[in-house]
Amino acid sequence: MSAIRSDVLGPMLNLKRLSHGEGIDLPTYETRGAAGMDLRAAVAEDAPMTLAPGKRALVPTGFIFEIPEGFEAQIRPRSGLALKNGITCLNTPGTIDSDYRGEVKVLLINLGDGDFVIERGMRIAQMVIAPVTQARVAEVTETSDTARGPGGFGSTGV
Ligand SMILES: O=c1ccn([C@H]2C[C@H](O)[C@@H](COP(=O)(O)OP(=O)(O)OP(=O)(O)O)O2)c(=O)[nH]1
Ligand SMILES: [Mg+2]
Repeated sequence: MSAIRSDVLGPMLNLKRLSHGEGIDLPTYETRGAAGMDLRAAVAEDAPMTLAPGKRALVPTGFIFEIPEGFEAQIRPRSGLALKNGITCLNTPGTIDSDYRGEVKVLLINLGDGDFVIERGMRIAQMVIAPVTQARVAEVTETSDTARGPGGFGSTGV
């Protein structure tokens, strides 16, 4: 069950459908409070992709996304596929830049122990739209003192 909400005040996301995306459902939030919208595989109907254990593949979504400036899209795994089949996104979270105008693709890897078949329309990952900033970079000779200092990687204990 998917829900396109008319009361959402988030940014507009323009999508351009590519020819191999004809007939693929738009990415939509599956529930009212979903953080991510599910992305579907735009592989050919008659040519499902088989991912053998340990193998990876770039899966087309069939859409170009126009992410508004000041935002990014993060491509994340679906927990159900991870739990049941060992399928995850290799580069998670994948980063979609706001100026990217190519097709959004999902880099899946099979960490499970059986073949995984990706069929047309299958929901393979989810995409979170998030605000992002760009920092101004300055090189300095000293940085400020803090209580943590250089401690990290478990320095505060378990
Ligand atoms: O899961 C992903 C990750 C990236 N991209 C696209 C959109 C993103 O804007 C572009 C570049 O991604 P990234 O910066 O992560 O890759 P890169 O290896 O640094 O490539 P580039 O040199 O093109 O920035 O590739 C996807 O379609 N799916
Ligand atoms: Mg890059």
